[in-house]
Amino acid sequence: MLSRDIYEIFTSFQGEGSLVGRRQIFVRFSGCPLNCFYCDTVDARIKNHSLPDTNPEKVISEIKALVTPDLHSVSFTGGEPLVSPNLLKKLASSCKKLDLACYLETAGIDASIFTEVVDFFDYAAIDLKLPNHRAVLGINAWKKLYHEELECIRIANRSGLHTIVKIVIVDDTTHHMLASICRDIAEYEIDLVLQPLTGSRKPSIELLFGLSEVAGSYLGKKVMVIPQVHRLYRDGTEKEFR
Ligand SMILES: Nc1nc2[nH]cc(C(=O)O)c2c(=O)[nH]1
Ligand code: SF4
Ligand SMILES: [Mg+2]
Repeated sequence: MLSRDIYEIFTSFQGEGSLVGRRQIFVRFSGCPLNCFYCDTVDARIKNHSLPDTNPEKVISEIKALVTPDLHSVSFTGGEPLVSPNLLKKLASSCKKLDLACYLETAGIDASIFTEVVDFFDYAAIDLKLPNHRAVLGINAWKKLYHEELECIRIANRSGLHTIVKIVIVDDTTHHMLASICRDIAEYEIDLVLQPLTGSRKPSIELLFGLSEVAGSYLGKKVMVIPQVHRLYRDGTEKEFR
């Protein structure tokens, strides 16, 4: 079977969220239906840019070749892995058989697909998109996406996954918006990571203090503020293991 669902496979350290610094093998899927203005994987959003031949057996042998003694888990990332449910299931189940822990990085676009794959995973890092991310057009589309994301968080929790919820914080993120989301997720056992954007739309430290306190009033010590750190690992050099 010829599959064009994978953009790249490489080894690095987890660069986001509460498991930052853990050594991982990254399997980056291509394709994503969203359009966040800050997207840092624009090339992977387009299916045509995938690796030419990534049948599951070949992907698994590449994963095996990248296993190191410090390995924490295999991260299935994107793009959006949930747009390729069959390949995702096949790869994650093969990793489980090899005793490799599986970590899913997703925007939680589809809760029924998430349900199909959840049992193969140990960790789920679920992005909650805010209206100011412009992931989708219009408030109704955002509400629909938000509903799916919340369902994914609920299912991950119920299934016993270590669940990380990430929210990208921009310079115009409001206390009110964050509070209404934190109210909805307060009941779950999660790490809530507020991820400040870097660059021209970077939030001020004062805004971060305020937002962290708002989130803390619902989630207490589950709240952390961690920027993306994976850019710092490479110092501008290309990936060695494409
Ligand atoms: N979450 C996350 N962690 C990462 N660590 C290294 C990355 C990379 O693209 O090099 C990466 C990435 O793209 N995403
Ligand atoms: S969900 Fe991720 S891959 Fe998709 S547009 Fe947003 S940042 Fe980019
Ligand atoms: Mg990413």
